[in-house]
Amino acid sequence: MHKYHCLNPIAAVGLDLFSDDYQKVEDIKDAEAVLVRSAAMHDLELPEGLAAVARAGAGVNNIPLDKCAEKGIVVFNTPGANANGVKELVFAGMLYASRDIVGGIDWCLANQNDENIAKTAEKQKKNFAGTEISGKKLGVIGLGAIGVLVANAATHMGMEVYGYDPYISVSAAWSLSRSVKHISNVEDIYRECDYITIHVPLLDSTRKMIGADAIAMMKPTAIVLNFARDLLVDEEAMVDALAAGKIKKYVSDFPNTTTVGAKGCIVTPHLGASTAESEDNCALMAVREIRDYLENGNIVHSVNFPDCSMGACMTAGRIGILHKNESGMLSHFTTILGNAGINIDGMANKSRGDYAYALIDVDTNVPEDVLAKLEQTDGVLKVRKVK
Ligand SMILES: NC(=O)C1=CN([C@@H]2O[C@H](COP(=O)(O)OP(=O)(O)OC[C@H]3O[C@@H](n4cnc5c(N)ncnc54)[C@H](O)[C@@H]3O)[C@@H](O)[C@H]2O)C=CC1
Ligand SMILES: O=C(O)C(=O)COP(=O)(O)O
Repeated sequence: MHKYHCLNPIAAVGLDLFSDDYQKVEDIKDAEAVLVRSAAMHDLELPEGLAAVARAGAGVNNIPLDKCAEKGIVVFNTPGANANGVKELVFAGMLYASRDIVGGIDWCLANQNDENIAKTAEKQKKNFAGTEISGKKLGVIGLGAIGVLVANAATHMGMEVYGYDPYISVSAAWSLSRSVKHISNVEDIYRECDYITIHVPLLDSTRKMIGADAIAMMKPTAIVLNFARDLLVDEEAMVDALAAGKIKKYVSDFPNTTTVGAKGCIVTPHLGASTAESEDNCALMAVREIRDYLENGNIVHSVNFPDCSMGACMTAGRIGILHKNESGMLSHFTTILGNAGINIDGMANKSRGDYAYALIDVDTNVPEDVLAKLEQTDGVLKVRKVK
């Protein structure tokens, strides 16, 4: 019986994919797999039996990836599964920032008891007027699952779209509209765009990527949208620039004490992926990833180990070895198995940065003492007997 724990509520359509061989447990200590959305895992004690964490979503800054890797815990995310949900909210943000829609709604509510509200509104509406997005320049920083959808949709809204992503994947590049202008210096976006939207992961290299210098380059009419993570932007500098009228609006999906209530800030409560469709897509993908790993040893969409897949096991046994990406590891494994008289029928070994994974199909059951020898090999993080 495989046991899983949910650190956040996960859509039922996904959990329903678990077969009768799976049991949901209330205590993470008992879990072999964890499903999570935005719950912070950095300070959590990770149980010895934990084999996999699946983030039902994109951002993994809430998960200690290296600590997990060192303990042989494979972390997955669900690339693209909530991208459309975020894209749609980005357009809502652009439109909310273009006219004072929030101020207009507030005005209506404040005047709800005015019998003449219809007439008064006609006089007041000029206070909430703004501009259109059609014909404006949009800069998209980060052209992954979300950035590509935003950029492509913006071209259909009549926007002139600038795209910046020095690490763009081949598949994202194929998906990107030909109308999107390729920008190789992000400063061109800061200087020229009317709307700037950021869609990069939060990493050490991207923290405060939009800093005071970048903000100083922007037009006084610029609208910045942040549906990625608040720490990507120097929000103190942003709030100062807004107060001084140096830029027009900052739209963020990440409420905090710096931005909520500050002049020019429109903040939503992390709603980007909060749609039925995104939640279902993420849950389905996360559960499939966990099942494929626990049942077949396959790694697909991991963020701390390499992807490595050999389909379903058709031989007598299969083992998965999570190990450091160091020289000589494979010869240790083959020697240990060979000395035990175990023939290798098939094998895949993939690496990613400091970590690697070997998936080995064998023609006989692998006994406990052989598994122990593999586990004791220097550089081995975890050995899993899949079959
Ligand atoms: N508001 C919300 O509810 C949601 C927020 N997010 C956030 O959005 C981020 C992006 O999500 P996806 O598009 O699905 O991820 P993704 O991994 O598909 O795309 C990220 C893109 O950023 C690019 N990138 C990395 N460093 C860069 C840099 N320095 N400059 C320019 N580009 C850079 C990568 O090459 C990649 O193409 C997530 O990491 C997460 O933090 C994601 C989903 C929901
Ligand atoms: O997928 C992401 O990166 C998100 O930010 C969505 O977070 P959530 O699953 O809504 O807590």
